Amino acid sequence: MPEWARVDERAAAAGFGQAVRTLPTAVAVVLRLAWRTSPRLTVLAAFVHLVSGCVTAFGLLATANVFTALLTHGPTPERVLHSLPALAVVAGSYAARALLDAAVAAVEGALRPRITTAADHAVTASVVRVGLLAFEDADFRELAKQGARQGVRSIETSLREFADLLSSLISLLAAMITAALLNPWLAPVLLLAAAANGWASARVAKLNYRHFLDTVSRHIRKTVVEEVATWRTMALERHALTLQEPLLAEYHRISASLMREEVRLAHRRNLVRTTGRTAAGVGTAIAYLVLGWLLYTGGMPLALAGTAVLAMRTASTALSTTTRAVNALYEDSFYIGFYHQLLTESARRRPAPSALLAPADPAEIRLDGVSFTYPGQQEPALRDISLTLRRGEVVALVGENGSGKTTLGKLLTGLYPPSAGTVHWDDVDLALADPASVHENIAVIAQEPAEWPMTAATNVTVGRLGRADPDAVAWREAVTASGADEVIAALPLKEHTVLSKKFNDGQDLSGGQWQRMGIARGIYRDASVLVADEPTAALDARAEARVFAGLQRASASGHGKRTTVLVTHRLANIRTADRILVLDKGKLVEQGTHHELLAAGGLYHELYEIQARAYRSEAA
Ligand SMILES: Nc1ncnc2c1ncn2[C@@H]1O[C@H](COP(=O)(O)OP(=O)(O)OP(=O)(O)O)[C@@H](O)[C@H]1O
Repeated sequence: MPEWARVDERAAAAGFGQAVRTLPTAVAVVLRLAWRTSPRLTVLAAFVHLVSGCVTAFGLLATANVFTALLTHGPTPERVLHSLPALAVVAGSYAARALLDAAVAAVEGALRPRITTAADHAVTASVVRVGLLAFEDADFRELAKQGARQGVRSIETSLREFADLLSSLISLLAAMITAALLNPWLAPVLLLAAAANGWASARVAKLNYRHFLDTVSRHIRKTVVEEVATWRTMALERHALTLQEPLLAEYHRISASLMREEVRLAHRRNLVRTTGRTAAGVGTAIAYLVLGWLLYTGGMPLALAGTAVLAMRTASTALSTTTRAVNALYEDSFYIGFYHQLLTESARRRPAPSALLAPADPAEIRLDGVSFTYPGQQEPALRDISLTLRRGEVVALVGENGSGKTTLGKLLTGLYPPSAGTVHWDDVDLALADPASVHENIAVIAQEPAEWPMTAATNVTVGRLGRADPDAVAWREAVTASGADEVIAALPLKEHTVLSKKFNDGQDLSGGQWQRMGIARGIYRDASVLVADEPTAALDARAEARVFAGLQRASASGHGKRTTVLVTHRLANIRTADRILVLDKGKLVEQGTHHELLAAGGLYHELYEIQARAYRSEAA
């Protein structure tokens, strides 16, 4: 069960008492965030809320004077005239309350966006800065999703809920004080009448959680079906497999079942509210009975009855807002907990900066007894690898699917830290070096390169932003060696074409064309260590030959310094590599030149023969 579902399970199971008990923690979190963002606005918000509550209490008490004036003996016009000063005070207090409400809205309007922006920024910055390995951990990815999206949203809603809670508590207090001043018996009676409404809102909140839990998996399924039924990426297979109608039928089926649940929920909510209202009616009747008894026995003058009724109504509204806010804050507190957990976890996973810098162009990359296991996996992806790569060498990594080639590429470039063993660039252990100093000097060409939604030109130059290239010599070299020049030449606005369908006049590329852009980016980066991971898998034969020649040439020139690692399954391309490393189930099982490995008659020989035989039989 995902973490968010566990939250709602807990929220649905918890009682109101539990929600009240966790309230101080939830409130403390909101206050701390507000205080850290702007102490001045926080104090101001609290002050305006307090004053507004006092004005409410004052207004309620002032109505007593109006009723007293109206209900004294004498002719009616005289009584009305007599009540005018008190009426003016009541009107004044209402006006003041309206102004204070506007002030509350203004202060909160200034504070809330500041807090949510600060929270959003903190969480985004924390996730952006974690090490690459964190993204391989499913738990962290889930936490990042919940903590970032739901966490920040919950901070925003909890601010509203907290403000509502504060106002309703102050109103409730004002009503209680007013009632207690009128007659000490009246205060508990007031609570009794309001409690039923409070119960109903708490109960409706729980019904909503339960409904959400019961339908969440159907909602997810509905979204997934909607995506596969409408997404462009699925369009080809959708049409080719004639899946449109079956998908639509499934979509209707889920929608109909969700609609039935909605109707059932609406009935249940209605039932609870009606029960709440009935109970509130009984409570109110009791309150009126008590009021009548107080008037009858002379415990309270008739003139104060109107104020008592007003206080009762104020208390009832305030209590139901309080209950709803307490419940909402309780649920929010879980997500805000994720938010904090995400900040802590991201900080833990952030590579520590170090004063030790890696050499910019290492003469030697050395792995000693390196093993690596992915987070959450039992089996290591690499086992006890020891090898040395030298500057200027072109080294090929070969092996069957899942043998560990990509993983090895990430370890020798310092993108992943080894689980055991060490990776040295010259005499610097990468585990102790400043990560930025290592990454500054690597270029990685991925098999499925990122499709940057930018212009074609930027898709190349983003490889090394700010690189000085006065006569575009580096640019030309990169696009020519990769074959990206042909892709760009065919674009409507050439290198100025935006490569994303999300923009007007944007253009998408084919898999092979994107791959050429990725290679150009890698070459343009001009780093001293280049890892190309199956860079030509989607390229046509002519482009592939050109790229491999280009990469090897760039390495040899490589301004004399580059170490190039090529991962490939097409063994014909790497016959001229300086050295070939053969991996098998995470182990380095062979290494040597093409001719040495063929002569050795091991795994490389076997793999090469399988491919060569296919061509020979074609030729025959
Ligand atoms: N993100 C990941 N999480 C867990 N295990 C992974 C992850 N990536 C790779 N592995 C596992 O690690 C092992 C090595 O994978 P790797 O991608 O390095 O192999 P490869 O030789 O590059 O494979 P291919 O030729 O298919 O690209 C495999 O068993 C794979 O299942």
